[in-house]
Order: sequence, then structure tokens, then C-alpha cells
Amino acid sequence: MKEYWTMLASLMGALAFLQGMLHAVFPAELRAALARLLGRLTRAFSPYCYFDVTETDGMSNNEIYDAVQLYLSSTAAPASGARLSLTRPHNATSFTFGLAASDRVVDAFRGAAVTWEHVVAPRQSPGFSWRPLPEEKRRFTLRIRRGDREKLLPAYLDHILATAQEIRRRSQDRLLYTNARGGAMDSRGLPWDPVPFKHPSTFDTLAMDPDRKASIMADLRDFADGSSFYERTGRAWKRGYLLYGPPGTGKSSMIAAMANFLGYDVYDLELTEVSSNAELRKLLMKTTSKSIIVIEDIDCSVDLTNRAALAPAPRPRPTLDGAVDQDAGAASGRSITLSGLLNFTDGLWSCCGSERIFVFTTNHIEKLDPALLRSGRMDMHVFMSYCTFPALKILLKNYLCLQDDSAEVMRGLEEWIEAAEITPADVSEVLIKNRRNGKERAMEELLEVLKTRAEKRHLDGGKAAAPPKDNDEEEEEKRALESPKEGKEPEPEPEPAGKDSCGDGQDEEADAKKQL
Ligand SMILES: Nc1ncnc2c1ncn2[C@@H]1O[C@H](COP(=O)(O)OP(=O)(O)OP(=O)(O)O)[C@@H](O)[C@H]1O
Ligand SMILES: [Mg+2]
Repeated sequence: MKEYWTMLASLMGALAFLQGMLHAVFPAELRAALARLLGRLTRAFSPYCYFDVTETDGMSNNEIYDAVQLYLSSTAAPASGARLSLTRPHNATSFTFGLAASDRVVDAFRGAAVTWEHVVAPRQSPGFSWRPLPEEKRRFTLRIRRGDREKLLPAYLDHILATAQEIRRRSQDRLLYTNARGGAMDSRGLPWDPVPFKHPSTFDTLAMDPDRKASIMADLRDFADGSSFYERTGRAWKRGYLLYGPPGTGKSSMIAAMANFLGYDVYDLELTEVSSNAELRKLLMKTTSKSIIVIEDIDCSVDLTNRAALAPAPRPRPTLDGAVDQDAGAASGRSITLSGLLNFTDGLWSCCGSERIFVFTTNHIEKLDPALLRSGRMDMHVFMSYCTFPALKILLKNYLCLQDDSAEVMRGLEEWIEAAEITPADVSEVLIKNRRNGKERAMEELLEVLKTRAEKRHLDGGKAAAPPKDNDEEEEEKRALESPKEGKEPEPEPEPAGKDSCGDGQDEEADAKKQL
């Protein structure tokens, strides 16, 4: 053992001597040149090719470096064994993982494996710079097989940029935009004022029939994933939802839930602030993709019942930016017209962007012009009803943390809920007021409220309140509510948003013709 240690010590000594000799004989420049030559020789005979993505490209930050970092944060799962760094990007609410220094990760694209290495080296001579440079030079090195180069580039880089953009969008706060008063522009010439959108409503907190909720969620998911469907069928990538029902049934909450579900920004369009159709078009053009454009209480916003009243303006007047608005000053004196709104939702202008959802809400669907309701404009009509028993169970679960619905009082609630014609908003109020007194007490209070309301309705000459309906009757009523009103244009069945299956395409063709 002793000899072994002696041998090791003399070997180390010899190595140190050789290194010293090497340093003395070859100057630093020569050594660096030799290393470069060696590197070039190895690369020339290597089956791989390498691409460096540096952190800065001369003066500014390299966009691709940031994108690769974000992209690897989604692909380099912690289980992969790679060492990950944790960061939180500016204006983001969630943390992201990144590849730590000198670690590597393997990724796959179009069936080919690629390797990313994160190389961090100290910066040697900073030299002169207009701005402070980081002390370390960082870069990602992409290694791919020579044979895969054609197949992977530039498609793989496009894929990385798109994924990174999506991650960034998802992790950043949503924005809620409102149109500025009287069409005024902000300092950047934009007609929309943004504020952070932090509405807590989600599909979990939304009280409504679970099956209908699931079908809306599926429709939204199909829409968001339907890029290739919309491209193939030649349709604009947009979808319209009409939410109607009494006040306090959750229409606005549903819009917030949609935005949170899809991660879209919301544009809340106040129609009464828009003075002409041209301004409406301009507002539309300034919205971004992946957004929900909302017009609340559409029946109250402008007189939209008569498309024929939309005669051309007697005299065109100049708009804010000096252009002449041909639609302005319609016969009625209102300058926003139904045709302007119809064009807004499905005219040629509505396609200057993609992945947009239009949501209109109303308390009075019967007041709306059938043209506004047809498929292609409003593809899905969602009736937000008074609180039903399944919806009540969701509220009880959310407000009282009720897990077990076997209590005796539940039977009473089930019996009276429909007869009381109470909105989810009113149920929430009762639960909020009484939740401190315990679950049982809160539910009993609610039962009292339901009985009082049902009896009052009965006395006021409303429908017979007390007897609970049987299932058939219930179904019939639901169907009647969901079908078009009498005297309205029959509406086509809403079609699925973005199903990737191929139909015969005839309906779509007919729709497209109508749009034109
Ligand atoms: N379906 C629902 N699920 C959960 N909460 C609801 C629901 N409906 C109403 N609420 C509660 O009532 C409040 C008011 O609801 P919301 O503003 O969504 O109603 P609305 O249908 O938009 O009413 P309006 O027609 O007056 O605009 C919400 O903040 C929410 O707390
Ligand atoms: Mg509302």
C-alpha cells in the first residue's frame, strides 16, 4: 500500500513538471490555437453538428436564448436527472425551471434526438462596453446529428419559439382591456386601456349543470386546439358565444371562467362609448390573438333590432384620425348600426387576427335580431338559468365545504330549489351571511329563504310553487328554454368548435357563402 502511494505521488509530480514545461515552452496564444485546432479536427470528423445560442447578440439580449431557456423549462422535467435552476420571469406569477450551468438535457423532435448543453464560462477581458455586461458568458449549445439537420432546422427552432411564447403568455397575468371614453387613444396610440385581470371565477366555482358545463369546456378546448381544423376548412379561427338569462345567474362569472380556463386576455367593449362603425372596426383591429371580446348587455347598448334602418349616413363626417366614416350618423341618429356590429363579428375585418372568441351577454334574448344570433356569429347559445339542484350542490361545496350531501335538509333544498326561482347570486348571499353559524344552520336558513320565495311567487300569481316537478316535466322545460323563441328565425344546431374530424363540408361552405 505504501509503495502504491509513493508511485502515485511521483506520477503527480511528473505530471506537474510536464505541465510546467509545456507552459514554459508554449506561450498562452499558441496553446489556445492548438486547442482550437484540436476542436476543429474533432468537429470535422464528428457525426454531429453544433449550434451555439449565446445570451447576448452583440448589443442586446438574444431572444432565442430566452426562448430556449423557457422551452427547456417545459421539456426538462425534474425527473430527467438534469440539474434545474428556478426563476420567475418579470411580470409573471409562476416559477419556471431552467437548465443549470454545465448541465445537459436530451429532447426529441420529429423522431430525432437532440442534446442541449448550458455552457457558462467566466468573461475574460470585458473591454469597452456601453452597458454593464454580466460576469459570465452563457450559451446553449444544440447538438444534432448531421443527417437530421435538414429535417430539424428551422422547424425545431420555430417550435421552440412558439412554445416559449405560449409559456410566457400562460405564466403572465391576464389583462382586461376596456375601450377608452369617446374613442380616445392613449399615449401609445392604442384605443384600449389594460388593467391586470385577476377574476377568481373558474369552471370549478361556477354553479351550473355539470353536463352543460362539461360541454362548454369541451367546446372551448376544441376551439383552442383547432388551429389545423380552421385552416383546413378555410374558416376564420373565431367562435361566438351568447350567454343569456336573468341577472345574477353567472354570465359575467362564466366569461371570467372562460378567460381563466383558456388563459386569454379579455376585451370588454363598451358599445355606448363607440361613436361609429369605423371606430368599432379600429377597435377590433387593435385586439390581440388569444383573446375574448365581450359585449355585455348587448340589448341595452344600442338599438340593434332593425338592420334596415341602417341607411347610409346623410353626410359622412371625419373621424378622430381624419378618415371619413361612411357609416356614421345613421338615420336613427345612432352611429353604431346593426350591420356594423354584424361586420364586427364576422365580416372580413373580423379575420384580421386569429383565435378570438366573441361573447355577448343579455338578459333578454328575445330583443335581439335573429341575424345576430345565427350560427357563425353566435355559435353557441348558453342559457344561464335560475339555480338548479346540481348547481346548488356546487355552491354548497364551494361556500360551506360540504362534501356529504346526505343530510336531511338536502332533501328539502332539492324539493324547493326550482320552485323558488332563485339565482345563484342570491343563494351565494344567503350562504355568505350564514356560513359562520355552521353548515347545518346555513342550509336551514337557505331552506327557509327558498320556501318564503316559492310561497311569495305563488301568492303573486306565479307558477304553482310548492310541488316539486317530476323529471319529464323538468326536461321539457329545459328544452323549451334552450330552443329558439317563437317567432324567431329557426337556428341551426351549434356545431362543435374545432373538432378535427372531416365532415362533408357542405354546411361550412354554406356558412362561408353567407358570410361573404
Ligand atoms: N352560476 C354561478 N356560479 C357561481 N357564482 C355565481 C353564479 N351566478 C352568480 N354568481 C355569484 O353572483 C355574483 C354575480 O354574478 P354575475 O355577475 O356573474 O351575474 P350576471 O349573470 O352577469 O348578472 P347580470 O345579468 O346582472 O350582469 C358573482 O360574483 C358570483 O359570486
Ligand atoms: Mg354580468
